[in-house]
Amino acid sequence: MRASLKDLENAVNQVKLLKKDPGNEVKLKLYALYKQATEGPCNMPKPGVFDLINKAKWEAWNALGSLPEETARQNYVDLVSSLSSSSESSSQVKPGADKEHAGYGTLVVTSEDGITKIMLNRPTRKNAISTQMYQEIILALKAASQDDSAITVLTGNGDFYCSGNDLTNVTDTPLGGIEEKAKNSTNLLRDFVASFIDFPKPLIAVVNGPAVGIAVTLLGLFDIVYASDRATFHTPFSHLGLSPEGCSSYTFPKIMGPTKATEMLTFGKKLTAREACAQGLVTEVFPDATFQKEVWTRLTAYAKLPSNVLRISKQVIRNREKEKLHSVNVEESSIIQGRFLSEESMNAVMNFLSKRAKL
Ligand SMILES: CCCCC/C=C/C(=O)SCCNC(=O)CCNC(=O)[C@H](O)C(C)(C)COP(=O)(O)OP(=O)(O)OC[C@H]1O[C@@H](n2cnc3c(N)ncnc32)[C@H](O)[C@@H]1OP(=O)(O)O
Repeated sequence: MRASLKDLENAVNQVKLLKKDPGNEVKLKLYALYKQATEGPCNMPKPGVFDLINKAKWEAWNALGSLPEETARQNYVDLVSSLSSSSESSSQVKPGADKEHAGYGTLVVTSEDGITKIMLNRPTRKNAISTQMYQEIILALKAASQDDSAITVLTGNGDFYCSGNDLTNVTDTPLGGIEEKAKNSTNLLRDFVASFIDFPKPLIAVVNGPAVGIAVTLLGLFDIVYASDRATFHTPFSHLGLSPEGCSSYTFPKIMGPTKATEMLTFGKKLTAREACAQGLVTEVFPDATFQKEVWTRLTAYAKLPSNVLRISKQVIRNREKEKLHSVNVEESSIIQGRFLSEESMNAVMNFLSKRAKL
């Protein structure tokens, strides 16, 4: 039986519930099939050469030629059904599922033995931070700041700690256009970083693998950073036409001195875990084979210390910097808003999206 309009509508709703991001190529295919199924052959003028996202969409739709609407509808429904079954059968690790806090789509949040663990959980995207993940981390930190755990840990699921800002975040441009998108992203970035600045108890990064961009800059706001010897630390802002964020323009020069900070933040020098440790960004490096065991044994012992005094000590160490950090965050966010709109930045993102560039 051919797919009906109702089947198409159901499939569209199913896409929103996929547990796994299907990737840009599949998303383009879904877009093209949907347009073909609902509007017939491509009827839009070809977008200009710099309008890369709309051009990619136009090309995907146009490539379907005169494919009949019913066939496009059926292909869309079949594609969604294959995505749904592979997403359901995906067996990503969900440690501590029994102590898991419900309601997060991009994180696994657990509380056990005085530790709240926030685990970035988009391993197939190298834990890139999507808009949803930014929002969920803000919420998870807020909840952790009020729960009865002594310490809070941020870590990644899979082979990466985090590949930084999800570069596809730019693709869902609102009606107000790219300027509004830049403003929304900057506001989100500012609120996200503020939630780290204000976090009231010891915050520990368990860096299980490579870290990129904002996942690195934020480390200057953590109280302890433990890294596997497989981890690397890379802030390729200039390659992306972007400027430093996460308060790194202030914390990195303080931590490692201005010239080392410049090598990282301006010239994009990638550090090994041992180099990052030598420069003070990482507290201690562990062999990857024993990383999880050694780190969790140590953290479990730390979390047994009286929780009130842990909070107070953190605040004594950090509070006099808070006001400064907030003003740096506001300034960095305002500068990056302009960078988002620059041709340098747009080209870099488009090169990545069209698979021409990788770090
Ligand atoms: C709110 C605004 C904040 C703005 C400030 C910006 C802050 C930043 O964080 S800037 C840094 C942004 N990050 C990057 O530029 C990293 C881009 N990714 C890469 O260069 C590579 O993917 C890699 C080096 C991180 C990993 O390479 P590899 O081990 O070869 O793995 P794949 O490239 O095959 O990755 C698997 C899959 O995941 C997708 N992906 C990885 N990182 C990102 C990302 N940051 N954004 C979007 N998508 C990402 C990658 O495209 C692959 O997808 P498929 O090809 O569809 O499988």
